[in-house]
Amino acid sequence: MKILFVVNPISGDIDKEPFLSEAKTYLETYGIGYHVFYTTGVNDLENLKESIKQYQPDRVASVGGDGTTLFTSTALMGTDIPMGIIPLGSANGMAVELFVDSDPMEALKEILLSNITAGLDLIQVNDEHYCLHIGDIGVNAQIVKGYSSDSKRGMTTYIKYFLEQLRVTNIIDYTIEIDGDEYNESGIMLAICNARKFGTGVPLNSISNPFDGKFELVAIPEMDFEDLILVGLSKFDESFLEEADGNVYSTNKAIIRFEKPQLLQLDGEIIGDVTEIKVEIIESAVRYITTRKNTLVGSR
Ligand SMILES: Nc1ncnc2c1ncn2[C@@H]1O[C@H](COP(=O)(O)OP(=O)(O)OP(=O)(O)O)[C@@H](O)[C@H]1O
Repeated sequence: MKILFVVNPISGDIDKEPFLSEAKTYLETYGIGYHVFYTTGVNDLENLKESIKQYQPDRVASVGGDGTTLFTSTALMGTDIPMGIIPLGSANGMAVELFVDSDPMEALKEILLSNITAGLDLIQVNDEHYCLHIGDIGVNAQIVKGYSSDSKRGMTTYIKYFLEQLRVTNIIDYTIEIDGDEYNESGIMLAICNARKFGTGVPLNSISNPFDGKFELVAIPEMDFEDLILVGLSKFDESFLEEADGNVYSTNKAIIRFEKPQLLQLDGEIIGDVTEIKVEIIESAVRYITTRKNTLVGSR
């Protein structure tokens, strides 16, 4: 067996070397081959595809957060090589959704031991962008934009941009086209979900499943100041959005048209302003290594 680690050295501001050192000792004990690919931020996709071709791993471990998992997934699309996640990012939203062990060495053991794989869906936007976990338009995308352009990290910086948004909250008007039917929506945010919760634990809906060949559009209506404080500070439970009374659309393809250009973010990456987006699911885009602990698999 040969395993390829795809390591993002900057994700989560976490030093990956202690984990990699322990992992190497472990793999050597069992005579398992390994190779480490480090992302640099430049030409990573091309270089990783080449490494995969050269090294021909039996399994791939994505070491980082959601951004790293999405990156590894796009490099593996079109191959049959299974991938698992070692959660070493800041919030690890997708790993939490997929019941990955939070201890990196335990997560590695699961990747090595498990014989269970499932087809993980990816969301494709406008034929060129990918999203594994959650994307959105509106208030959260604006917060992500402010936060990611600031040199400072952490909750204080997040709150700064959150409070800024409270003052300027815009109402977005848009239509959603699904199977030729059009739905008019208006609100503070539209979320595109392959999973139920943001990495912070904030739930957006209760039905998204990244193994079901569908995605959900969650139209978040206008909320009052108190609701927004709760949303921003992630301090509410699953019942909150049901009370907020937003519409949830489940589909494999949709076109969304906005009255005015709106900022789009996908898995924490700012894509830019859009007036129309085509959203499609790529069913079973990646072969994902999982365990029986993952109740999302086999539940459809
Ligand atoms: N070594 C590096 N130096 C600088 N930028 C990098 C490096 N490796 C990857 N990147 C860039 O980092 C981004 C991915 O980081 P991102 O924050 O999305 O990762 P993540 O795994 O989700 O971590 P986090 O949980 O901290 O957000 C990509 O834009 C990528 O090009």
